[in-house]
Amino acid sequence: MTAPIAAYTLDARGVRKRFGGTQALDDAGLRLRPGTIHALLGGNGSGKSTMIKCLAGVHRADDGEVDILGHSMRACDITPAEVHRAGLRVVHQDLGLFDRASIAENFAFESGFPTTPARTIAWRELNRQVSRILELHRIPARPSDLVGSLRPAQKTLVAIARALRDQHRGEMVLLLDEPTASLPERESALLFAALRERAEHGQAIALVTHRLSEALTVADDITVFRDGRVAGTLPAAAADHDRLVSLLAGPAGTPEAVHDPPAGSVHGGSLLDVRSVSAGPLRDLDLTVRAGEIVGIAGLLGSGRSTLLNVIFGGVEPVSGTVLLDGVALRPGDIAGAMARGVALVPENRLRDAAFTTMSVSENASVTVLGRLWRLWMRNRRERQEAEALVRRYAVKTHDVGQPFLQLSGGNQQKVVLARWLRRDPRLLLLDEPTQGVDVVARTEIYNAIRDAASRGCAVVVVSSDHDELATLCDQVVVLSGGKAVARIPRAMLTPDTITRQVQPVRKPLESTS
Ligand SMILES: Nc1ncnc2c1ncn2[C@@H]1O[C@H](COP(=O)(O)OP(=O)(O)OP(=O)(O)O)[C@@H](O)[C@H]1O
Repeated sequence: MTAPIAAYTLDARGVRKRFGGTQALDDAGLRLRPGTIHALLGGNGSGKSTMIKCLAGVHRADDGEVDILGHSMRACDITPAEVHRAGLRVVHQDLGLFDRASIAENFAFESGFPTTPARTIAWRELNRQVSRILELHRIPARPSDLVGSLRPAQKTLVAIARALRDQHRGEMVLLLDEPTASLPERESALLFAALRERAEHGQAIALVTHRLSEALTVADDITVFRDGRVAGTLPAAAADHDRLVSLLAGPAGTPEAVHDPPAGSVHGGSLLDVRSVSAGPLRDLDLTVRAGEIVGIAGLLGSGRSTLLNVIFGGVEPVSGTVLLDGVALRPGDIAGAMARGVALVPENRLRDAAFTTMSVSENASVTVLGRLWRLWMRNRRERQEAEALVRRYAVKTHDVGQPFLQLSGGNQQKVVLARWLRRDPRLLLLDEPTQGVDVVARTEIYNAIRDAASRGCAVVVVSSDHDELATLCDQVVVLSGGKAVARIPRAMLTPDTITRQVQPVRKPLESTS
């Protein structure tokens, strides 16, 4: 073996991990070069998070070898403390920050509060230490700022700065599990500018993403996982969209194209009429959606996008204004009434708001159509058959539809909840970030299911931070800013760029960092 270990900051080989009937990792590996950003791609359930958790010592691998900054270890012996000593730092998707605590307190929850000789908390010392780290990472915030008041990219940067707080002790490897999953493009760009700066200082950074464009533009190297194995590792400069999709999907699975909107499917007068609605950040907002029409809502976080969906669904009562469905007002704050009239909402935080996490995959898939399935002697068989069809259609990775829902990978959980609502045949479908965390292949399937619902006369409102998604899916896009509709872009002019140009930041405290 002539290659010096230092050629790779992290070198994992032959990693295996089995969960019951699922071989989550099967002879998988990962090699990170110093000073580079490495993107981990892969379909939902392909093993990306399991790899990160095995490297972090959260899961104990069954087999494999790992070298981290010159420390060699057997993968099955890894403990969180050992990899931490070796220099590995991990930021998981939920960031692990407390919104109601200050940045300084969030740091101290991990590293301990410094104390004075009188054994009280040495706040001044804590603030001084945290202030120095924020400066080092060029985060324009004060230690006393509440984490909940920060913009999304800033929160991620704070979590990264906290993970790297003891960087003075030498080189480190940073693993990030889907850091941009819930970030609008603009916020992602700010985060990537900061990560690039870290890489230029010699840091090796690996991040999981489902956005191929992100991997192609931001990463130096890309590893694609498929079925628990590495389907390929290549320099980003040698990759393109089609090559990545074929590595992701494998020989049999190239996704079909997104259906064109069928001619004449948008018809009639308005099915949904939002009139002069003010609620939360929304100010006198008007919106009309016709039967068969897919209207996208773009805008930065805080522009009122999710509030709009919740006002229509009855989850938020407006201060003023009305919402009409088929010309008849929906009662403010009456979710049951809205559902009875055919309104369905797929919320952004599906796992918190819409999943029955203690139940099985098939129970979660059928829970909105129980009425239809309710014939005692039939129910189990039909429920199972329908769940199996859904699992096939959306390529949900599960070894059995009776598997507990919580054991599915994040993206597969998202697919089950979304597919369940699409089965209801709603009159009006409200979708908040419908493909967050969903892989590119299943994404196309979901777009086609939404298009099919629209072609049957369903009106659809889609909130999304993904401008490619809005341009692919929508008949028109309304851009919100400061609670008002500042632009309406018709299908003929819809491109990701036209949307991005209209989405204006309301305030820009982070701009100075890039
Ligand atoms: N704790 C667990 N118990 C049982 N099975 C699990 C567990 N964690 C993961 N799995 C299974 O291991 C496989 C790999 O999951 P993993 O979370 O690594 O996928 P992923 O590539 O990160 O997916 P996603 O893109 O959806 O986040 C999946 O089939 C998943 O259901």
